[in-house]
Amino acid sequence: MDMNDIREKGLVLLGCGKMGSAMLKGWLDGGLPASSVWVNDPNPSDWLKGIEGLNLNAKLPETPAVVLVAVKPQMMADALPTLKAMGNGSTLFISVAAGITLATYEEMLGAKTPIVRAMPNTPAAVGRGVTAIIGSEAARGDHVDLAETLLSAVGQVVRLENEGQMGAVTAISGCGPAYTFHLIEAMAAAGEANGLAPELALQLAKATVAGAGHLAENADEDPTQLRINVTSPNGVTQAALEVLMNEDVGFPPLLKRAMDAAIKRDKELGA
Ligand SMILES: NC(=O)c1ccc[n+]([C@@H]2O[C@H](COP(=O)([O-])OP(=O)(O)OC[C@H]3O[C@@H](n4cnc5c(N)ncnc54)[C@H](O)[C@@H]3O)[C@@H](O)[C@H]2O)c1
Ligand code: PRO
Repeated sequence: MDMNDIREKGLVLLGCGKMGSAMLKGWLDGGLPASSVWVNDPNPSDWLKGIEGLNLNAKLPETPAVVLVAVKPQMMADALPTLKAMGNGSTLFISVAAGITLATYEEMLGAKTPIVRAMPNTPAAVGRGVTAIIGSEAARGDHVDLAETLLSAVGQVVRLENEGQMGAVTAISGCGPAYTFHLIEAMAAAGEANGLAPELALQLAKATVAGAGHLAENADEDPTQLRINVTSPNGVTQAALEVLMNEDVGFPPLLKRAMDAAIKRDKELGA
């Protein structure tokens, strides 16, 4: 099974909001023909409506190569049963929903259904996502390979050892873009409060986060050394880091609390 199967048999997106659209944009940009994609969404965006050749809310193929489930976890019980006839067969289901376990999909679709749980993130829209995947009992090696191939088209893919890792993964890379965007917002707001024009503060904050991320990915040094490289002894950065690295109220305890809250909510959504 490979991308040719997807081109020939089709890819169905059940739900295509922010995350589904981010991935679809990456796949279309990467050369997947829109005519190979069926989107089933009761509230399609103008962007979806404008994609030439896309099968939008059209009759679905009986046995598509892949169904990508990208509805909210709270909508799953309404949305997924409409595709139950595709379960227990050759169609690979990939779900990106937070919280919902493989066992729940097996109950809804049948235990013989090949299912891959995936946690992507929105930088997939620019080919810079990272997605963690784990397969169900019925997902053979080639099913997981196909999920990896498909998701690799929009960024990096990592395979998990067990499903129990998914909550912590979601709290880092699934939610992480939002933390990072908030960092940009907060840095720009602080710059503005210190007298910079809003556009200039935002430009500086965005370029700094983008540049630091690129450097962290490409430099030989680890992030700790990269931080040290910016921090002149008794200089300006050190003064800021003494606030941010405070063990009681700095980033480490704050992010731990935030990510613990994310993991707790992920569990609740799956219950
Ligand atoms: N947004 C992210 O950054 C992100 C990251 C990783 C995973 N996810 C997961 O992706 C899923 C979608 O999240 P989102 O942020 O794209 O939400 P969203 O609300 O933007 O998109 C959900 C889409 O599902 C559609 N929908 C609702 N009921 C439906 C039904 N019965 N049949 C078909 N479509 C239906 C809605 O019209 C909407 O377009 C969630 O399960 C979420 O956990 C999101
Ligand atoms: N967005 C989804 C949520 O907020 C899942 C991870 C990122 O629930």
